[in-house]
Amino acid sequence: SSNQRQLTAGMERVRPRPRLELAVGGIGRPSVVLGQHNQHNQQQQQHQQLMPAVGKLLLPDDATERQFSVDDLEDLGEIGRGAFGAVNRMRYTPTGVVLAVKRIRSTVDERQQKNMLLELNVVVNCQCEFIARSYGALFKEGDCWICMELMDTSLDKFYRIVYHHLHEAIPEVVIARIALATVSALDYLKEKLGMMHRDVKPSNILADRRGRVKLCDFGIAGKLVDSIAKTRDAGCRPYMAPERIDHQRMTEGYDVRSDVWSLGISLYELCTGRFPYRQWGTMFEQLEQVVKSDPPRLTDIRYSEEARSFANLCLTKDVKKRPKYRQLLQHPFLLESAALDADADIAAYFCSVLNRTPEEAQLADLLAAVHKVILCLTKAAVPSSRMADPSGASANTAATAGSAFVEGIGSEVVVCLFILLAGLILVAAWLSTYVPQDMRPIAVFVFENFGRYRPGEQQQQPQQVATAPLPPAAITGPAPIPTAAAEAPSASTATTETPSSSASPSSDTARIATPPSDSARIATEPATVPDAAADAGDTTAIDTPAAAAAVTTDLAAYDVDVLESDGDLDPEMRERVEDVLNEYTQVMEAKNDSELRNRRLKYFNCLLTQPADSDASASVASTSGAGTGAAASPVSASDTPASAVVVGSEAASSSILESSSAMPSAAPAATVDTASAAAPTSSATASSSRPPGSLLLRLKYFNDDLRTVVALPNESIANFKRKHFQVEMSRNMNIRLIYNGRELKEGTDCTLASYAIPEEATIHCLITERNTSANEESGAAAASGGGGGAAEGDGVGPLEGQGDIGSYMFPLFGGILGIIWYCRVCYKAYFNFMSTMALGAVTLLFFAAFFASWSARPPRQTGQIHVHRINLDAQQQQQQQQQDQQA
Ligand SMILES: Nc1ncnc2c1ncn2[C@@H]1O[C@H](COP(=O)(O)OP(=O)(O)OP(=O)(O)O)[C@@H](O)[C@H]1O
Repeated sequence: SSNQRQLTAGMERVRPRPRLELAVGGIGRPSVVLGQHNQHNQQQQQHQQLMPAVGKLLLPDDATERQFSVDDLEDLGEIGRGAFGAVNRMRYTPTGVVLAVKRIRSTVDERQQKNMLLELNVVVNCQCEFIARSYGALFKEGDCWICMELMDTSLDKFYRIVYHHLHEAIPEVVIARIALATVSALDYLKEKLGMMHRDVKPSNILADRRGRVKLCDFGIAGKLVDSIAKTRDAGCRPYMAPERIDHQRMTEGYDVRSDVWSLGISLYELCTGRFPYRQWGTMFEQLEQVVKSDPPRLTDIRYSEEARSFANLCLTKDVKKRPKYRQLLQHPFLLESAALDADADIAAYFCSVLNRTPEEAQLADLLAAVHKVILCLTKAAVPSSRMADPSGASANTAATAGSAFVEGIGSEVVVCLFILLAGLILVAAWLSTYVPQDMRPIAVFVFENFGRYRPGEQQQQPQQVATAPLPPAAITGPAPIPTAAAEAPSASTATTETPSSSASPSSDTARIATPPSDSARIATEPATVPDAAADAGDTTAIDTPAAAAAVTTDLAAYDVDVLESDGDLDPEMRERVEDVLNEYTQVMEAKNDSELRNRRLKYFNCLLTQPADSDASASVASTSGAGTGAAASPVSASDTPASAVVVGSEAASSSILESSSAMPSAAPAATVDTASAAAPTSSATASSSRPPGSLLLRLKYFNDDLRTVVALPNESIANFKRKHFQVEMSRNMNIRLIYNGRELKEGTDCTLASYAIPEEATIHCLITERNTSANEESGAAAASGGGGGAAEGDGVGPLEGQGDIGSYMFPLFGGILGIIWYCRVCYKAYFNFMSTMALGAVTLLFFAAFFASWSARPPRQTGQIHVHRINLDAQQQQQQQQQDQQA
């Protein structure tokens, strides 16, 4: 702060204030103004005498000097700021040449100004390829403006990009080039101009994209540094040699070898990316470090022995033993560099670093921030005894070597931390599959996206369900559309009895009643085919013409529509859903097509019973006011549907045929709810007991020859509205029914019930690919084994099962690779070429495997199948017309 005061005082002393300049015209205090003005003019004259080059500009392409003033310079913005002023990019407007203009505040006394200008006068004319050219200088309001050759960057900025943003190290060949250029420039200064620099540091070494490295700021700043060496701000780094700081040594004086020390410090910084001394404490304490502690030692194994010995030679504390420039120029490190024709390489390297896009820089900054946090953690994790303090009293070779070691340890700690974190995330994700449904989305996201789903679904319990295969006989001819359904006064019977010609009580239908397999097919429909059901012995009894008629009738009564759900359902999926529905129709129409029948059609079907109607409880008969009543009336346990609409596969037909009369008492209670059990044998009674508007939603599915009915617990309409059913189909089209946060399993905790639902019902379902051959196998295994473990890919439903370790592999390997790459970026030096290539190859393999598996993964999408009723009035009218015509 005292320095700042000093600087400010100096500026005020020299600079005329604008207010005072105005006073020349008679305003203000003339005496003061004139006094200051005179003083300024005097200084200008002095400058002109001391430095003939002032006000003249000698540009590289010009043969003669030009007179120039501040008006000829157009400011293009600040490049940087130093202790004594700012450096701006400026265009010399007459020629358009862009220059770097260093504006040194006139804060020094007369004597120092004299020295500065004299030296500037000398260096303006110096010709050395390693010294940034000065083209001329001028004074403005006491400030000295020095026009210099514009370079692309200074090495302080450069090494920060390399180490702190890119997390790389400057290659040795570049370090050698920098050392060579700096020593050559210093040597030139001394030999040709009889000067020393006095302020060698990375910010005074400039570089450009052409690979040129140049020293700047010589002579001028050097004088200033001398004068305020002991009063500099604590933030400034002490590049000064010990003999310049230590009074006792100062008595012996110092020479160019002080600049050699500064060069050593600069090289250390460029090789390690950090200043060798501690940066905290007062300036005095920092300087004390330099004087009292052992000199820093470059031990970084990234650099060759020559490089290290060169830097360490420059950092010889005893000035007498420290080499001079000539000696340094003979050092193998510089000799090798001089012999190398690596200009192109160096230019390319500077370009590669300086041409990073802003996005890359931003990303690099982000990484740097993360890196910093991790390093802090690392430092906290590593015992302090192991942390080297290269700048402290104990700073010696071993300690500095320890520093590199600690960085290595750091990387290990980082790896451990990351692995721990990755493990925790995995465990959390795994555990989250057991948390309530509401909290599962995260787990779903994680596992769905990493292919956790496997072929095979929740196993059915063979002992709980019928496993009779579908005999070919079960599928009969196409079901005629019943027209009598609407006419039937007793709706429930009318629906199924309509095509009386085909309603023969076949053996198929007789099988319905056969317990226990049929028990799974819980009878819910009111007396649709009671006769058939009575002697049904096989589940395939569903395919009686009567049943088919009922189904088709019901289908005809409803319009099945597939809607997009929040944009989820893409056209492809939509098509697939439509396929399912079409296929259903096909099944209905081609009952005798054994090929079709043998296909494992496993879609869900839902039965939406129509509201009971006083006139007609048959499916198509009851139409008006259906939904409204339903919405208002909770369903009692005795509710049974009046009729049904089936959307889905052939399974639907069975459900239609499962009449309440066929609902045997032998049916296991587990699979039959109270409603069903209590359902009256008379369909008429059943339908009438059902509140108007109530609908039955029943889901059932086939698993090969395994037939199961999944039904829903009884709930009120309010609950139904609130909680959606979620139907999921896996790859092999098995269905999982999620309701109220848990999976419903047939025959266990599910009971059959009817629901009072509104006219329209939306079933959220997830439809996956049809059977693949693999799925067929797994499905078969599931059917036969009844339990198939997770390892076989069976029996594991989505979000369930603990096996399937393969699912974790992607995130696990991905995480580990990420960690390794991170470490590779942070600690590049520890990875040699081969390990980098190996890592790259493994990464590529990983990604290839990942994408292969990803692309092979069956599409899974959620969508909605929206089932809603069509205008039954219109249909009734149509039927009426038909009847009229017939009549
Ligand atoms: N000729 C130049 N071309 C391009 N950039 C330059 C040039 N000269 C200086 N700079 C930039 O301007 C910044 C400020 O330079 P300046 O010499 O004023 O301060 P410094 O060297 O950083 O510190 P100090 O004032 O202590 O010497 C430098 O860090 C450098 O990045």
